Amino acid sequence: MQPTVIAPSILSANFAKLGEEVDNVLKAGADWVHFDVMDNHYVPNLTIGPLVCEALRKHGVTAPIDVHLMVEPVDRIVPDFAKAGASMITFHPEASRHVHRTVQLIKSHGCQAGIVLNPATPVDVLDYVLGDIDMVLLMSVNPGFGGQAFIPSALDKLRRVRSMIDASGREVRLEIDGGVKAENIGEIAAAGADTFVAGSAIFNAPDYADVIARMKAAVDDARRR
Ligand SMILES: O=C(CO)[C@@H](O)[C@H](O)COP(=O)(O)O
Ligand SMILES: [Fe+2]
Repeated sequence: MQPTVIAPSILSANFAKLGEEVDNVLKAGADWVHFDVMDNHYVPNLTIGPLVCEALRKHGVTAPIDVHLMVEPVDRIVPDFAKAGASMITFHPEASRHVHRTVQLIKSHGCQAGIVLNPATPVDVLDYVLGDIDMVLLMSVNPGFGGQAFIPSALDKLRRVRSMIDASGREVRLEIDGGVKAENIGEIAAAGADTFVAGSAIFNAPDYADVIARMKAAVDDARRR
C-alpha cells in the first residue's frame, strides 16, 4: 500500500481568502490539495475552474493539486487544467464517452490519471483500465456538495477495489471522498483506502493541525493492526 495522503477539499474553505486557507492547511500537515470542479450539468453545483488552479500555483502552492472533475464532457477541459498546474486529474466514467481515451489524454498532458466511481457505479469499469491509471477514487457521498454523511456501503466497495488493485500488482492509489472525519477514518483505512479527502471535517475545525494529526494517527493505528 502507498504512503498515507490527507487531501483537504477546498470546497469547504473560505473562498474569499483561498490562498491563505491553502497555505494554512498545508502548514498544518496536509499532503495534497483536493480541487473539486463542478459544472452545474454533471452535478447540480458550480465551483471553480483552471483559472483558480493557476492562481494557486502563482500564489506559490507547490503541493500536488488533485483535480476532481465533475464535468461533462471531460476531454475539453483536461488540457486547460494540465496547463494550470494540476498534478493528477480524476474523472467520472459516466461523463466521458471514451474512458480509455480520456485516461490517455490526461497522461499525454503529463498528469496522473484516475477514475472516480459514484456510490452506485459498479466497479467493473476498472477491469479494462486498471492497468493504465494511477488512482481510483471512490465516492462515499453522491457528488455535488460538501458536508454530506458517509455512505456505509463504500466500505465494502473499498475492500473490493483494494483486492483488485493488489491483484493487479500495480501501484495504484485508492482514494476516498465524502463524509471522511477523524471519527471514521480508521475504519475507512482498514477497508483499504490510502488517500483521504476531507473537506468540512478539516475546514470547519477550529484547529487544522489538530484534526489532521488525529486523522493521521487513526490511519497509522488502523494500518498497524
Ligand atoms: O467531491 C466532493 C463532493 O462532490 C468532495 O470532495 C467533497 O467536497 C467532500 O466534502 P466533505 O464530505 O469531506 O465535507
Ligand atoms: Fe471531490
